[in-house]
Amino acid sequence: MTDQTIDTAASGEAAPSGEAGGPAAAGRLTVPLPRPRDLATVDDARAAIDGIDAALATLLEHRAAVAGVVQRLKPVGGFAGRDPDRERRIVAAMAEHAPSLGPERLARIMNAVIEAGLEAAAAAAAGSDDRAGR
Ligand SMILES: C=C(O[C@@H]1C=C(C(=O)O)C=C[C@H]1O)C(=O)O
Repeated sequence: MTDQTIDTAASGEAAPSGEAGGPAAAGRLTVPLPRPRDLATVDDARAAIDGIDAALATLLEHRAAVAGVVQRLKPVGGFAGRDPDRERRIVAAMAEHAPSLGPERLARIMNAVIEAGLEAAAAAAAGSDDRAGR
């Protein structure tokens, strides 16, 4: 098993939720990355998935917060200021790290991620507590 440390401080702010300082604090996220071939049972594989999903949720929450900053800083934020070229570049860069998913599947995933972030930013701007279905 290897650990990968993601330095969230490098991108400005935020941290794993549940840690001191909350999601707005700077921090690092250390993610256990077991090799798939080392997982021999369903329970082991599901435990690995649960750990990955917890990290993924933390990253998604932090990504949404950072994307919300962009919405406030851009001349035209929100869905009206959507930037398809930027989104394509994001997917192309991510595809380098996800060869088995590839750009088409990643584009579908990132479209959902980006839209959820824009919805959350709009809800926050409206002072609403209704964050994407909660
Ligand atoms: C965050 C931005 O606004 C929108 C959201 C994006 C995202 O969540 O990554 C990317 C492009 C825009 O559609 C931006 O323009 O960078």
